[in-house]
Amino acid sequence: MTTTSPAPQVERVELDELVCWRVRTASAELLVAQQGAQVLSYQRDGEAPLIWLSEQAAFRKGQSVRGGVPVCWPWFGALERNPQAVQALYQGNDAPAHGLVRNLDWQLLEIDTREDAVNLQFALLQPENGLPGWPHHVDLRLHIHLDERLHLSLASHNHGDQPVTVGQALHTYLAVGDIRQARVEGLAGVHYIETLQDWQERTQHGDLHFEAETDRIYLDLPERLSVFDPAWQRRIHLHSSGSRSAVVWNPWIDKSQRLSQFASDAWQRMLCIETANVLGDTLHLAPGEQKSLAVSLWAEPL
Ligand SMILES: O=P(O)(O)OC[C@H]1O[C@@H](O)[C@H](O)[C@@H](O)[C@@H]1O
Repeated sequence: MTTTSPAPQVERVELDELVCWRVRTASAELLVAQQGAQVLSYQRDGEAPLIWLSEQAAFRKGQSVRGGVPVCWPWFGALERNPQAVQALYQGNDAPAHGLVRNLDWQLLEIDTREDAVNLQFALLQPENGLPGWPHHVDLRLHIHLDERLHLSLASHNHGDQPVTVGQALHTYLAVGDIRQARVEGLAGVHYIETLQDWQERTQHGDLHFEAETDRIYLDLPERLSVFDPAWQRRIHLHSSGSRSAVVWNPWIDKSQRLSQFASDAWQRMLCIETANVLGDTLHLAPGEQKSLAVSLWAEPL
């Protein structure tokens, strides 16, 4: 007799002020907030979480949740650090860090459950006059596909009659057993911007180890990066497409005290690898053009 696994389930849940979607498959659980189309957590049964969610996370309207995968768009980080072509498109005051869409309510367009996979499609369909302070007509869709791996793909479609340049990132918070023992593989020989030292350009020698606050923009990257995590006896893999840049971030001890929704020792258990289009890798969209930024995530035991 063959046993069939139960079909995947997608359930609407409310976490404090936020509407969320809890996805259960035969072997994993994924939680996504409608606000920002933000993946909040992802864990395979019997394994440690792969995506980190702060134990101090607040689920409030208009406030990005600390952890998961915030979508940064149409600029990354502080607007004034973005290329002129990205800055020029914003006409508002007080540009928020990481752009305009992580606190907005996206629409859930589609839930599609198959025998062993689930697809969710969120959209931020913009009116012709765009977002407040950003008058450009570009629709966003985040496609989440969960099978044995988690696949995220962010598509930007320029419906306007002018070209548009955006900076963007899938700001993934990864869970690690102990950041002090972890290292990132795939970076050797890669140029990066050391944002903590006057944005100097440097070259990575060997794997990246963590011994202090780290906030770097890696450029001209290969498609595959991995996190070697001996504390949890596993390696996390990230495979990207439509991206040649990534931000690697850990706040370490002092900055942890200043972050919202962040326990003072949480830096030990997380690491951000943010699949991006930033600096010389920003996204140019001609009128009518659509392009996607994507990442797939999975872990393997050591
Ligand atoms: O607190 P926020 O706005 O979510 O940003 C968190 C971090 O995001 C990272 O992408 C930046 O490189 C860090 O400098 C920043 O501190």
